[in-house]
Amino acid sequence: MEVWKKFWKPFPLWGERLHKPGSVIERYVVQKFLGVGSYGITYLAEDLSTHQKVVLKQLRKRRKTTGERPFQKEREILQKLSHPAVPALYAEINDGSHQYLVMEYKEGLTFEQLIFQFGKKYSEKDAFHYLTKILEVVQYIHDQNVVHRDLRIPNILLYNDSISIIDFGLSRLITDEEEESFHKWEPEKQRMRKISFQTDFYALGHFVLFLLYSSFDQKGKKEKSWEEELDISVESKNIIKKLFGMDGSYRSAEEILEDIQKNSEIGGE
Ligand SMILES: Nc1ncnc2c1ncn2[C@@H]1O[C@H](COP(=O)(O)OP(=O)(O)OP(=O)(O)O)[C@@H](O)[C@H]1O
Repeated sequence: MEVWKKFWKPFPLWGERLHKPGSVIERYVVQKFLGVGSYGITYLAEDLSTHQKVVLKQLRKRRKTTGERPFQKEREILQKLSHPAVPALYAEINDGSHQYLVMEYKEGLTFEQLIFQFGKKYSEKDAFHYLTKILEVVQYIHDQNVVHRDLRIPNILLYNDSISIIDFGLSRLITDEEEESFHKWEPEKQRMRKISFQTDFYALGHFVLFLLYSSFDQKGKKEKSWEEELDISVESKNIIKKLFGMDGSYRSAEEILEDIQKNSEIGGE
């Protein structure tokens, strides 16, 4: 790695000027900085004409070349999707110096915040309750021929008992071609990024494990596999294995929902 790149990495905002609260961008007034992602700087803003909260995602100047594709993909895919659990795309702005996507602000906390900041603990039944809710949205997304490719705990929000899925920067249409460098990637990266519906199921396998491990008390010192460590039903383990593609793989979200419904241990028939 070139030396400058090594030092650059921990300072993602280096060379970027942040908008201060109160700055106005067209009809939106910035309220606060929400975070910086791989291609964008994200703000919470207010739409001055509707007084609605919105999210402004600005393409980072430093990532203009590599960020352009995820920026355009997120735009294309959000435009295609229309679901209460997916942010609606309101507008695209190009003010000459920056490009922005304006999207619906989804209320709630991410599962990452719930587990790691608020210490929430989820039982087997809870984990599959939320998985079911997510799969109902994923079923819709897949029906539109979209693969999310980033279904991780920081990208799934919970508000009351409703979930929302955000961050479609890595999403692709099922008909899109794999990245040119795909065959050079490590097998794990290929599993997480392949343009196939199983990629989302694989991510959801990890999602369920995060929820289940939130209530896990490690007894011995020796680390074991999740199958040995987690005290959950065989049926649930089989669903997780199949999400990971360890014991056959699921072809659709519907198939997973059917297996969950059949599992009496987690409230099914
Ligand atoms: N539509 C939205 N509604 C509510 N919060 C959002 C929305 N979009 C993004 N956020 C929040 O804004 C922050 C930054 O999000 P963003 O997607 O830009 O980057 P990231 O998810 O942190 O990183 P990366 O894009 O590299 O995965 C996150 O905390 C995320 O929860």
